[in-house]
Amino acid sequence: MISWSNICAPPRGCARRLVWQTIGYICANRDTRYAVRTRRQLDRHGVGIARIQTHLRRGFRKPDVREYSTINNDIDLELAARIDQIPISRYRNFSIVAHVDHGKSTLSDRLLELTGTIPVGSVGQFLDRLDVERERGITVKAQTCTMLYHYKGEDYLLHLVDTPGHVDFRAEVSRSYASCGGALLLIDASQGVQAQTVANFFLAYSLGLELIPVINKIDLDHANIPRALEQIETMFELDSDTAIPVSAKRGTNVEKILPAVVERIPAPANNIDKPLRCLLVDSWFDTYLGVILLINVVDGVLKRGDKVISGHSRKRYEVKDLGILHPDRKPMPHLSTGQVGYAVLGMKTITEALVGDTIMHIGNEVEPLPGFEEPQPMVFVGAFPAEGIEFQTLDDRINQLVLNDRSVSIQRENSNALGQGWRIGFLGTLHASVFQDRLQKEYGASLIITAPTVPYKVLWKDGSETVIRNPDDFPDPAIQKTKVQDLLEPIVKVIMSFPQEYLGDVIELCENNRGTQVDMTFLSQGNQVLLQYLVPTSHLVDDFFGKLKGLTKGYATLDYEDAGYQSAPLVKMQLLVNGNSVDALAQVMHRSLAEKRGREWVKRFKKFLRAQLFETVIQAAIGSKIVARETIAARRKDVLAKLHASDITRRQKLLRNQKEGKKNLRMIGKVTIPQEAYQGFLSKSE
Ligand SMILES: Nc1nc2c(ncn2[C@@H]2O[C@H](COP(=O)(O)OP(=O)(O)OP(=O)(O)O)[C@@H](O)[C@H]2O)c(=O)[nH]1
Repeated sequence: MISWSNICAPPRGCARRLVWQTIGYICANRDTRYAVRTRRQLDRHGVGIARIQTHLRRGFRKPDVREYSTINNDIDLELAARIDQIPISRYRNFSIVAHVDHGKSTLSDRLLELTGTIPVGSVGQFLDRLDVERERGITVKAQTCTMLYHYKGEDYLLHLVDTPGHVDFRAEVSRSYASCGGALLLIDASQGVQAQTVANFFLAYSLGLELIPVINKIDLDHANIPRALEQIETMFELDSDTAIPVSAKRGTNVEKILPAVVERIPAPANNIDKPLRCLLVDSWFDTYLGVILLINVVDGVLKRGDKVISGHSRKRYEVKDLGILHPDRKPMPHLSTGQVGYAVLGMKTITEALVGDTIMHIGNEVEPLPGFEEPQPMVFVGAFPAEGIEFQTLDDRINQLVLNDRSVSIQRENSNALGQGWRIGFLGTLHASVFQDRLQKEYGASLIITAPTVPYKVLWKDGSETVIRNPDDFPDPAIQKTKVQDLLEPIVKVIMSFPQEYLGDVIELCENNRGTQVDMTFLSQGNQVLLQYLVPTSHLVDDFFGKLKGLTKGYATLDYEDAGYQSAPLVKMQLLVNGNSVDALAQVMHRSLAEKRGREWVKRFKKFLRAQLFETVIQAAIGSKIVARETIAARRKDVLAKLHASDITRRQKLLRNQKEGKKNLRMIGKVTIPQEAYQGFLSKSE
């Protein structure tokens, strides 16, 4: 067998030897963390990464992708032949529609076990591959798995897509539904229908998916199966007789699901004889292979070595590797119509892989598929390295993480208070916190994260429009008077579901957050209410869900969808310390909130700022208008300590000198704001 170690090994003692070993390690471990560790070793030996790159450029042979896959991932010919025997009429692509935590991942594991795709009793939640996903028990990225299922004497090829349940990842959900013919509508028997069940149901329904109701967690004492069945009929107009009650955890009744999938979900209705069209559904980065694409072969057949073109960028590629996810990558000689699998086209960066793009054969190009809309970031935060951490080191790490999460947008930014940093855009607050967790977990980096802001819009008098992602770019009051036509803030439609007894409190919360009621529905039997409100996005990201959960003792569930922009009297509030603006803390807000927030800000900042040798004035200001002010008295040095006798004139002279000195200090003194002050001010807890 060929291995990396016997491909062109440079002699011992040669600088290339270390480089060769490094690449070998990286390949063998296929792990970026390993690469980072190795890089530190290299630094110790005085070999920079640039040197590795130079060596690579000068012909230091990088292992060829195909070579690698034949070494490590030989095609399972038996499996390939078995799949080839299955006609497209026996393919079923399906997904699981559910509210967060209703048991999608657990049920997926059971289905994988049932079909022999993973051994029984494997590590829990096979499809949740990211560490954060396993630890926090939530699915962030949609994962796909191909299963072979033997039913009534015939083989079926099933593609299961496990979708994220959390609202922030709605884009992932709709993308996964697009490659499916049907879905299991999973409802937790102890909780009944929740906000996201409703939102995800409508999304699946609008895409024409065939839905099979499944009631999960029937093993729980407080499971209420009749309620769930009734909700299925009344809310979704589905026949409750077709529902399958299961316990994904214990495996009860799970064997009834796949026959229903085969009988009720239609096979993909595509054509193998048409020219190739593959829909790019997802992509991720692998240190060794580069960008890996998840594709849905809509028409035609894609083979290894095929020359293909991207319908979007018109860039040309060669198919270096492809196969199915079973559940890990299993190379195959080809992927044909109706199959969902991975492909490696030798793309270097994730930005080349535009989700929704169509991959076609060169010379046989047809109309590209409609594709998807890329999700727009909804929350932006500024991030700055904490004291003692180098910008450059963190920059590499952050970019590495962004490589794997294309929904994160990143830009460099400069703050006079916190130095060089980044402005990072996320799909929602959970997305932001998951990313922060990942950063801290994988690299132990400490960051100062500023308060979340949402993208505001400025309509200029000349008819143009600017999206403001950073409060720093918000126009000053003087410019507003002369050049600005209107200021707009983003709005979301929030769908909440909770027990009726909390209705009054929840309405009050929404009204206090400048909400406008859209709809209120009482769900039968369960004493649940489904309430819909239009709420400014800035309020939603300000821990709205946390407050809602607090009010309803954790019973409320929430979902939201984009509802466009509306005109609003917006102002930028700044925090000034001795007249100097602390730019990283500035925020855009509704005028009606400014005074109250201003008073809170100055009080809060005072709490975290140490007394200086001179008087410190903390102000909250809108343009030149001061909204609130706090003063920290100067720290006083006891200049009389050494004076023994009580000579009154001497005492007065010393105190006079001190006063003079302070006056000078105030003029030249610069307030040192410790990092803890920022961290304390920005932290949520008091
Ligand atoms: N008692 C009981 N618990 C279950 C059952 N199915 C899942 N659970 C538990 O419910 C919790 C959530 O399950 P997951 O499978 O992670 O839920 P999910 O819907 O995939 O969650 P997201 O990935 O975040 O959308 C876990 O603690 C499971 O162990 C069941 O049938 N019975």
